Amino acid sequence: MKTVCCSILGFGAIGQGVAEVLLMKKEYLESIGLEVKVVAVVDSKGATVNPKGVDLADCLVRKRRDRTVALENISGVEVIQSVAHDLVIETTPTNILTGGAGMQNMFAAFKTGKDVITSNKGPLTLKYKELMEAAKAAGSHFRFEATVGGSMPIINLVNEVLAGNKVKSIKGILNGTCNYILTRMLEERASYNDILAESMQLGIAETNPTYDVEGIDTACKLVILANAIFGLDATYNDVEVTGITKVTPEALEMAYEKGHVIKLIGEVSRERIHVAPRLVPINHPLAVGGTLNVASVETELAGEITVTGKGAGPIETASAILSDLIAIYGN
Ligand SMILES: NC(=O)C1=CN([C@@H]2O[C@H](COP(=O)(O)OP(=O)(O)OC[C@H]3O[C@@H](n4cnc5c(N)ncnc54)[C@H](O)[C@@H]3O)[C@@H](O)[C@H]2O)C=CC1
Ligand SMILES: N[C@@H](CC=O)C(=O)O
Ligand code: NA
Repeated sequence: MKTVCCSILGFGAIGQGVAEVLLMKKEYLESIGLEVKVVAVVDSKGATVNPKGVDLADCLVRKRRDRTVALENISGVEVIQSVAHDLVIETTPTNILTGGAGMQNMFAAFKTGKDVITSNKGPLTLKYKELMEAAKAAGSHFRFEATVGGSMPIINLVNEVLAGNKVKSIKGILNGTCNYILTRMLEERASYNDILAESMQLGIAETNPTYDVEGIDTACKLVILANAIFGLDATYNDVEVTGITKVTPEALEMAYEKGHVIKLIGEVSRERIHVAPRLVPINHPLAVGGTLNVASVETELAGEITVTGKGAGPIETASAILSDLIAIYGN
């Protein structure tokens, strides 16, 4: 049995989803020869640390009851530097101005030779190249399937399953919250503000939900695809960004009467990276609803390949993190 010691940095919707999935998948992981031992769980107020393994079920109970897991006043970087472990699971909030705690955590992890799996888009949007170089110099694994499309496979799908294909463009819906809002505004005439509040409760919206509705989150995901799949050196400033805040119920209804839905569509190619609300025919493969994401990948050898799946949500996103973990340590 191989033991993988890891920390979970950020214990909100996704960090808790990871804890739940590790508990749910304990026996399965053992059946493939992996014991995953979480030695630290960190949130904004501090951490629970135990080199012998923290009690994840207890962390979940305390987080929900006390709103924190903090038993000691120690930060993510301090945990990385002082607690022996192999893997950092980084799920702190996305911040596209500074990269936030995630930026420091990831560089500190590579500096100490640890592997990183993350759902955090900020650092990858701002310093993709530097992070890759730091991971390479440290000989560390760095995987981030959860950053784009949540559970929907896209980065690993293209780079691993479709290896050898040249990708011409990727186009689709990459934000579950906007898709949820647009779907429910049309189907139930629910109010924009109510659905946004519900999205926050469901754990699908960003910590700062303006990132969702202003198109910023989609733009970050396009930058990650541009870098990870197209090999560009793109940053946020390379994206033309329009969100959904000006889409009215009347516009949605008028479009529907003419056989269309309005969707927040992101598109990346070597020539252009952009996101904006667009009209999509009702029966088109990109016309998926609810929290679904969808991506049509135009490839050189295989033509168009379209994938869809839940783009947000704690357990769904943790599914992508689990697959990255197994990709690193399985076999
Ligand atoms: N919610 C979703 O469906 C998805 C979220 N993501 C990304 O995953 C990350 C986490 O998202 P959520 O869990 O939804 O956010 P959240 O707001 O629910 O949780 C963030 C957590 O990070 C903690 N935190 C804040 N500052 C910290 C610091 N300096 N050190 C340690 N912990 C700190 C908070 O206490 C909280 O526990 C974000 O980067 C987000 O963009 C990616 C895919 C899907
Ligand atoms: N807030 C994001 C979460 C996943 O990245 C979304 O709604 O898609
Ligand atoms: Na994904």
